[in-house]
Amino acid sequence: MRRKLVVANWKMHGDLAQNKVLFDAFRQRLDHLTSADIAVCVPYPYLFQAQQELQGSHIAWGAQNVAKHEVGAYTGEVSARMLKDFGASYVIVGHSERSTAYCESDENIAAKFVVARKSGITPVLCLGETLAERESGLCHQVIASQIDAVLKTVGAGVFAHAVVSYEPVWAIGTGLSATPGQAQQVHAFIRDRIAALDVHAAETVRILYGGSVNPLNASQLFVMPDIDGGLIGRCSLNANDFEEICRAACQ
Ligand SMILES: O=C[C@H](O)COP(=O)(O)O
Repeated sequence: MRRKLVVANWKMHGDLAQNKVLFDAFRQRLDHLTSADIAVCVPYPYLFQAQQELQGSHIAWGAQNVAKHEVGAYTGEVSARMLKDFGASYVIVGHSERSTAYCESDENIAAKFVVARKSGITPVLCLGETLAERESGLCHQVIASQIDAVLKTVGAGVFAHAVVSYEPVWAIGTGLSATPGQAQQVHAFIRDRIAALDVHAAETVRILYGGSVNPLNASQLFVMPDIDGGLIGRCSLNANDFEEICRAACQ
């Protein structure tokens, strides 16, 4: 049985003062919710604050991106080793808001996944199709090519105990979530694709759903057999909403 995982993705929001209020609220409201794993992925400059505020709590923290290289003359980049310096446990890789804006290829994303795993940080590999791709019947083809980029690079074994997040681009930030049935269908497709190469990896990888998860739909999503939790954007900036979503993961 896979433990549910709920990851907050604050995206490019917050400042030291606002974060302090949210971290305090999270510790107060979430620290006793121990039947699911909870993490907060913050913008790079706030990793130290996350470490200071969440150290010793049940809540892990992480980043929203990482360099594909381990070290070197890559101006502006942040390495996995640097994330480890601040106690990061998770890092989001391949989020569509980045892969679109910064033309991140499936191969680059696969390299980031590998460098995170190598450094002992759990990567959250984001996969998802656009509305046009879904409406053209290309959803499985797009998801397959995204996941195959990692499978081809390093095989399926790296997915054991890793995290994948299915995030239909058309559901991100729109308030229009995939239905539990739509999400379950793609999650099962992802798990089957990994299982074809490595059954243990397929059984232990946690597949999160992301895209307009909120307190009203979280429970129906999280009860689906192949949905192991959520990657939460907007609702992770509101302590009440995020608490309700984490509670749903503990049911
Ligand atoms: O990383 C989180 C996803 O992009 C979902 O964001 P959202 O919950 O605001 O739709």
